[in-house]
Amino acid sequence: MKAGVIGAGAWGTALAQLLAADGQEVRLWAREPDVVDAINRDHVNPLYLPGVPLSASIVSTDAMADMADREMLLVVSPAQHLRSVVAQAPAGVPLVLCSKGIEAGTSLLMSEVAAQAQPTSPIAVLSGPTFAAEVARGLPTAITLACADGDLAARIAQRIARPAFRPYLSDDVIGAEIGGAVKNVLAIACGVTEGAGLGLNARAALISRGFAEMTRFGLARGARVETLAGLSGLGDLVLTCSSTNSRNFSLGKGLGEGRPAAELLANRRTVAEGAFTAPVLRAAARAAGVEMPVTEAVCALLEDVAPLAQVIDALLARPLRPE
Ligand SMILES: NC(=O)c1ccc[n+]([C@@H]2O[C@H](COP(=O)([O-])OP(=O)(O)OC[C@H]3O[C@@H](n4cnc5c(N)ncnc54)[C@H](O)[C@@H]3O)[C@@H](O)[C@H]2O)c1
Ligand SMILES: O=P(O)(O)OC[C@H](O)CO
Repeated sequence: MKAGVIGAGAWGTALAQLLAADGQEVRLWAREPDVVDAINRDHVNPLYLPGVPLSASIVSTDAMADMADREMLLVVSPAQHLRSVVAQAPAGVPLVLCSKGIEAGTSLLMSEVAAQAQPTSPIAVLSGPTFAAEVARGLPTAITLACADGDLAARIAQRIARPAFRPYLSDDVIGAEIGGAVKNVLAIACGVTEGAGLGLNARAALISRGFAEMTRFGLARGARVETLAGLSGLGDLVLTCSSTNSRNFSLGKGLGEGRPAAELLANRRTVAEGAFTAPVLRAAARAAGVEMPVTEAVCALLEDVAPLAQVIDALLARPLRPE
């Protein structure tokens, strides 16, 4: 399948590098002319994936018309911009959605947004524990590829699989998306434990209780529990809650150190999706009658409505309950 990638941030660039590993041409759409020039001229993306020499088979463009002959398009924009970039994409081409989040204003998952923006395009979701820099370096990685159409999923899997990049197939698109969206919010919470020096017990508690939240919310939205317990859910939760290589964890660490959210979020070039997903997730959970206390706590810190100590105390003081 002739492949295109829409979005040349860290993850889009790493995925283009992966797809180009067998020498096939990969088109990479970037918003920034500087990024297009650097990729085509020097085979690097210093803005978003510095230090990684890129394949000469990657051809970058800022013209969406150049994607017209592609047989599959990986969409790798920030979640809040997915609707606008998908609307510009050629119609009818299979879309592999790689963004992790929930759309503000509509509470729609990315597959639901894409279906509205390009109603004739088949949709798959690619999501899992995948730091872009590690994938770009060829380090071993496994990921969930979810698609309702098993034949299309198999063709996409053949195109993206590499000796060190292993997709696992699923037909639970919603489940794969919910794991990727919710884990970003929980990673902020785990980063807080690091920044505030709360210890590793607290982090493990948040991963476990956060996973319970993810599962409750996912089941309410029709996800399957085995998807949530797989690579795109628990797998990505563990990765993103473990290291400052995660932008979401780093944001939480800053909050835990007592820095205001507004300062941490101002003038960011790279995206910490959890900051955008958290309020949408809270609203969707409340509307569905699903309790998500960790998500509520993250929102309180992002909105700066209560001091850190008070937010932590409130989480710990919740009524005792069965696990
Ligand atoms: N970086 C990773 O390791 C990784 C891994 C898996 C999934 N993801 C997901 O991929 C998505 C993209 O993240 P990233 O890390 O590649 O991005 P990034 O933070 O490296 O770069 C920001 C991206 O946002 C784009 N952008 C900024 N304003 C925009 C606008 N108005 N319209 C469209 N695009 C705009 C920029 O061009 C750039 O491509 C996110 O949803 C993220 O959660 C990232
Ligand atoms: O850096 P983060 O927190 O956006 O995480 C990147 C990926 O989603 C990890 O799978």
